[in-house]
Amino acid sequence: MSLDLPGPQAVRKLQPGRLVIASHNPGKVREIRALLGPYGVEPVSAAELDLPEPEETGTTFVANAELKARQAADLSGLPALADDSGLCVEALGGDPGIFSARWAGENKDFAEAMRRVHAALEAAGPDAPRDAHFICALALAWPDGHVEWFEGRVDGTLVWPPRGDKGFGYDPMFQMEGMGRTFGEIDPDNKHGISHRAKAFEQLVKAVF
Ligand SMILES: O=P(O)(O)OP(=O)(O)OP(=O)(O)OC[C@H]1O[C@@H](n2cnc3c(O)ncnc32)[C@H](O)[C@@H]1O
Ligand SMILES: [Mg+2]
Repeated sequence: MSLDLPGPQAVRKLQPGRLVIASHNPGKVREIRALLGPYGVEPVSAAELDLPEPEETGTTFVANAELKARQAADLSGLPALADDSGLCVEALGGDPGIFSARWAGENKDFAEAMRRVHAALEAAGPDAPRDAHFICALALAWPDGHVEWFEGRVDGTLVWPPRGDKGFGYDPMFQMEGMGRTFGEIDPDNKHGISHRAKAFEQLVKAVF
């Protein structure tokens, strides 16, 4: 799948200081804090600032990341970093994709979301390939309206039943290419070196620090 970045970027440097992590997902916030650890920013999450969770009306990962970052920057007056990510299953035409969080329902029940993915794959037939990838789109928005985008992807296969209780979301059913363990079974430090989020952060870090 081609990356859906909106175009060339005019990049500026992020100064040490405060940065809003525009996410209400504690698993994601934990990973983003770890990835930003070495760079002297003082991240505060949207939940800590009591910012509302915007409706994700975009049709791409990048559009949704931008919408979340923009809202947090506007409301806080600080630079804001948002992450829109998801699991794309090839045999399901890319689903759940940008609807990955919504497949877990109002209760954010990812055991249920993983069952739904598995059931959809079963319905696609016994020979349906188990190939899938994770996408992570990052948007960094400044209070003055300027926005930058970065994206990362990791390819793998889906396993059933899910394995491991590390990570979050769909991690227990995703096994990265060339690995014998799921993202639910590997240590967070290990995931931070190889994941879709790690790859998007590699781009961000190169550009803004
Ligand atoms: O929008 P925010 O507030 O950041 O939190 P969210 O959970 O709604 O996040 P998304 O809209 O980006 O939805 C993406 C979903 O895809 C799943 N996902 C994203 N990255 C993942 C990862 O590294 N491992 C497992 N699942 C992931 C996760 O369950 C998310 O809820
Ligand atoms: Mg969301």
